[in-house]
Amino acid sequence: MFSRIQAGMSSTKKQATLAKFFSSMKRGVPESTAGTSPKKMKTTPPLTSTMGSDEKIDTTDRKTEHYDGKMATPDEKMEVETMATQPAEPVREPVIPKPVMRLALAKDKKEEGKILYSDVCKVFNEVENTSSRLSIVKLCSEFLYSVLNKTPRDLVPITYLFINKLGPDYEPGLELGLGEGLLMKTISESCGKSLAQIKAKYRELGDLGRIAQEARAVQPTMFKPKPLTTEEVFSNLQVIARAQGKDSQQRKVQLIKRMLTACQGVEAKYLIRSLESKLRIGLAEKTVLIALSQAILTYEHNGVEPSNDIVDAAEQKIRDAFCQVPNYEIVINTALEHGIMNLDKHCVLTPGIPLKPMLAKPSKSISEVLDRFQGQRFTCEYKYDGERAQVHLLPDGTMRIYSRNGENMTERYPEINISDFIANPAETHTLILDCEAVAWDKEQSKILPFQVLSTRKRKGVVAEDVKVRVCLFAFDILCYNDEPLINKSLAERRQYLERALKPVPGELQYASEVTTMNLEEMQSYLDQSVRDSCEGLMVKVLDGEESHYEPSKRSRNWLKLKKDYLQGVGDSLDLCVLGAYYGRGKRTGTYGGFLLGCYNQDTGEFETCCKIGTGFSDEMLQKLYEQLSPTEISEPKAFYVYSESAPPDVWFEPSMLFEVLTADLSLSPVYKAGSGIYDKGISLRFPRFIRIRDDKSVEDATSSEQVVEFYESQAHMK
Ligand SMILES: Nc1ncnc2c1ncn2[C@@H]1O[C@H](COP(=O)(O)OP(=O)(O)OP(=O)(O)O)[C@@H](O)[C@H]1O
Ligand SMILES: [Mg+2]
Ligand SMILES: [Mg+2]
Repeated sequence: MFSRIQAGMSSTKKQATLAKFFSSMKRGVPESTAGTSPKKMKTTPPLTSTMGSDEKIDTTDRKTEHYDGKMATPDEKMEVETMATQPAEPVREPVIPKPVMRLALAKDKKEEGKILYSDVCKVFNEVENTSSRLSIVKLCSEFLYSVLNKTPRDLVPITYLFINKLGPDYEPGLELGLGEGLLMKTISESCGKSLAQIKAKYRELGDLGRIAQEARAVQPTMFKPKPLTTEEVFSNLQVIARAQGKDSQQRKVQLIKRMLTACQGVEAKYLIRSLESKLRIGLAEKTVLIALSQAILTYEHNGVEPSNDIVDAAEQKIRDAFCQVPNYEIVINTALEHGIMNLDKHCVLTPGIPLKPMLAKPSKSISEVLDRFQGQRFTCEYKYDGERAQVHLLPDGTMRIYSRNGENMTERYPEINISDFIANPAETHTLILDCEAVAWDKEQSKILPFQVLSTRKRKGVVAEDVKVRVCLFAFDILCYNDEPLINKSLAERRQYLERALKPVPGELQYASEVTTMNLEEMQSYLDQSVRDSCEGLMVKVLDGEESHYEPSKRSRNWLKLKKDYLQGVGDSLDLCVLGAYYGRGKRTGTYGGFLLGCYNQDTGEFETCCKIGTGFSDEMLQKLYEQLSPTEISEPKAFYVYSESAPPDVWFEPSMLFEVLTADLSLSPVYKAGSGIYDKGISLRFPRFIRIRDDKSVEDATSSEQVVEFYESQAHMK
């Protein structure tokens, strides 16, 4: 799907009359056009210190070595621009600057230069009413470009508002997701409607945002409120997310009310939706990243849209940087300081910042693996069935363990101390390891199944109370003494790993592996892995560029070979629970079945793909009822794509993923997965529940693109 966007983009851009000029820029961008030459910049206060709140983001451990929070002020930008327009090259075609989108800047003298929240909401509204992905990218990039021209420091908070987050995923306590009960109460109190009226309206509309907007529209006001600035809204949202303690509810309500009374037009709608943690305007994070790269690039090129090649390269640079340093503040500020094309030199792996882990592609048989890796040396590692653990040793000697989606899990494993496994502590200051944490039976010295691991508490674990021991199986090293190793071969990384660590049986071991190209040997190693309580094998290229570590990528250079596949069952899928059906008979009193959906990464929507009722124990159904019933909502979310013909009895907020296995995928008129590609949707036949996936967030659900891939590879087999 992604490639479709790119293809479309190229054809439009090809018409750009200034293409010739840009291609000359590509060869040699004059120093002065970079727009953000570090020499020209004074230090402006970091993002959060200017926010009108006492809550600040602690940026200290999130900065890269090279990041110092510098950004050009509008004046400085002008200065650079003036320089840039002086002829730097003897002959070139005239530069026609792109018009900057008009922004209503706050009028108050003190507020000068600040971007109003209403401007951001205007863009949200346009995006919501636009279906073409290309037009959405354009809308967003033009807006972000205007922001850069007016108030560059607002780019970070605005980017976060666009993706409906308040900071990096690894930063705890920045989730919003306020309950609808609290929001209904707040809307009712601040907009002069009774709670009953709001509830009735909610049953009708299913969208608290619209309700707030409509209620505000008819509310008489004595005087025109002072307009909200973006900065103010963003920092208030952070305060709300972080509020804790006994009167925190009250403080949240107060702040929301204060903002609501200042809302005009569509502002209330988006404010409420942001508080609910879902903007539902069909703007996926991937789209925002593309728009961001285009905006920064155009800014660097003084307002002229650069050529396709440059746009594509910049997009790649920003994506790569973000995979290594998933923090918009650092990536954006580094791009502004050093230029987007230099991101790779300045945005590098940093202990303390979890990079996005490399993922594997499923493979159906040993012979398929052999075909794929023909002529290359590869290794077969045990595929342990536990939880991914990215282990960081920080310069101050402390450690962090991050989950598959970058969540800080250090608290979950208090008994693990990475220093115990360092071969040479005097020489080793920092490192990043890729491991699988597996439940371990200390008495019998053997691996325990995943189900045992999942009984461990997630938070507030005390080392002395730990009953389920964990062994770390290290299979990769990504950074050693601040040196990124991801662009070294796996064979070389293994040498680093062996030099850095001193394994202790049952606590930290290297992943078992064998290097062979012999089919029988692979088969017997696979059988052995299963006997040793593993899921199968991970087969990885050992040498050359193909063996580099590719953050976040589902790569063909890592193939997973699970025992399930060999029995004719495909890889499991991780699907979001969107709704449920009441249980009957034995299942009365709990849900008896669930409606599941995959995630469309382009549209940000969940598309239904099956109903599931198999594989649940009675205890599990009880547990699911307890966990899911508080998330019931009276209407499906606007970002659920489903068929009216088989609605569930109840709908849920998206909060949980089920890992499921299926015998078969087929086209269906009732389900919607991948319906953007096929006329009909794809659905899972005879799905079976395996487990709850709590190490993935709902946006990490199996993507529609993957479902299409699964369907097509299966059709290919038949
Ligand atoms: N030797 C190994 N090398 C790499 N990963 C391993 C290894 N052993 C176990 N793993 C685990 O296997 C996972 C990949 O396979 P798995 O099918 O379990 O993926 P997943 O977590 O379900 O994610 P997805 O299905 O989205 O790829 C890795 O994320 C890692 O947690
Ligand atoms: Mg796994
Ligand atoms: Mg999986």
